[in-house]
Amino acid sequence: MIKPLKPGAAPIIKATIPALEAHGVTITKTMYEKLMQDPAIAAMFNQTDQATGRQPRALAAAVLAYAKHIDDPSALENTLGLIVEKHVALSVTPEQYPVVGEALLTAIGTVLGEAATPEIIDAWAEAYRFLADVLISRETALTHTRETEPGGWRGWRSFRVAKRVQESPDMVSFWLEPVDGKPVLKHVPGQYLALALEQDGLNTRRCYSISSAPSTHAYRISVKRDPHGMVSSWLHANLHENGILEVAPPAGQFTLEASGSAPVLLVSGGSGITPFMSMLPEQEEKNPGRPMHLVHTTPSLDHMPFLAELASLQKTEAAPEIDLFSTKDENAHPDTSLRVHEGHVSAEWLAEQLGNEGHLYFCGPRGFQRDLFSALTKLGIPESRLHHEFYGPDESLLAA
Ligand SMILES: NC(=O)C1=CN([C@@H]2O[C@H](COP(=O)(O)OP(=O)(O)OC[C@H]3O[C@@H](n4cnc5c(N)ncnc54)[C@H](OP(=O)(O)O)[C@@H]3O)[C@@H](O)[C@H]2O)C=CC1
Repeated sequence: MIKPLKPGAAPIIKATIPALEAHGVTITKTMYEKLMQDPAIAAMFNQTDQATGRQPRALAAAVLAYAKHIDDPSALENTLGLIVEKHVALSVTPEQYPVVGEALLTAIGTVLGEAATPEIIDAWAEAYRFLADVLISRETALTHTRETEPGGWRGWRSFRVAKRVQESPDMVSFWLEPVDGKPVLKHVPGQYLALALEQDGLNTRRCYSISSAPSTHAYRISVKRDPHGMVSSWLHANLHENGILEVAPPAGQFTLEASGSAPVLLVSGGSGITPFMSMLPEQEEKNPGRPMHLVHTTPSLDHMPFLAELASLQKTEAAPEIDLFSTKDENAHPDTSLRVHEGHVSAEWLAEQLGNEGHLYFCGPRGFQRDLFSALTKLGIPESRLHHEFYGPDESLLAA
């Protein structure tokens, strides 16, 4: 049973909102600087997100949102769900919470100086204690569920690369099968896998969307090489067939309602197509009556993965509609039966495809999602019909 927040803490927390608005990012940056000294905690984070400030900005926005909703944190349900999923995937432990809490309180004290009175520090200690209790309880329950479901497990399990496929000049797929030869947990399309990489000087964890249809024996992840990305470059250069990886059970809540009937528009940019490569075959098989439409934007069709796979999906009876937008290679004439447009997709065109009841799912570069989301809401599409997935820290589309 979680002890409720002590009476008296909430008004003090709310009084700190202006200070958080002014200094939130400095506080979270200071906090992370202290935390990153612990290698076990540093391994949980993408250091590029630290360097670009994306992680501290996302946490500052989350702390501010918590302060604003301290009387009724249930308004933050969606964000809490994302955090719980990510923490379970990355094997965050209850013991790590006090370490983070202490770093946060120290950072508040350091940044706010004398303005951080003992009452303020006590109130934030209490608010953190309450949030940590909620998260630990949910994460413990979810870890247990993932472990006890058929094919499930807890923490890290060794997988072998059964097959490596070059999908495009810069994307490679890895088909992963468990070394123990036992079944695996069937993922829900749209979920991701966390990998623990501790070799060749790497000590880090990364999440990749599963790009295959649900199965009890294997998962496919498809990794685009980012020339500046330490992990994607390492995977491309060093992970070959029969290579071994430590993998956590599938996680994430960027999923379609399995039996829903409202039309679905999947809108991806670049490697953001990966979760949709899992959703499309599953819906075709399990829910063939539901209208599905993939709209994918790629710089160049020559560099686009999965062209043949999409073309074969179109040959089935419950085929999805597919539109490709090619933004850079006007002169390319790829050998595909798929419908191809030149240039960028517009929000007006998407709104037309969406109709009055459709739900739109985005996955792709942040600017792509943010710009289309903002244009679609301006056209009157309610946010409740717009769903998005981000890799890494989730800076709100509205706030970004
Ligand atoms: N589960 C997840 O959350 C996943 C997320 N991703 C994310 O998806 C992103 C994909 O990047 P990458 O593969 O390099 O993409 P690419 O650069 O290969 O392709 C992106 C396409 O989207 C277009 N685009 C970019 N910004 C905008 C914009 N603001 N408005 C309209 N069109 C735009 C680009 O057009 P132009 O040619 O004009 O640049 C380009 O055609 C990454 O950030 C990755 O982290 C990827 C996989 C899974």
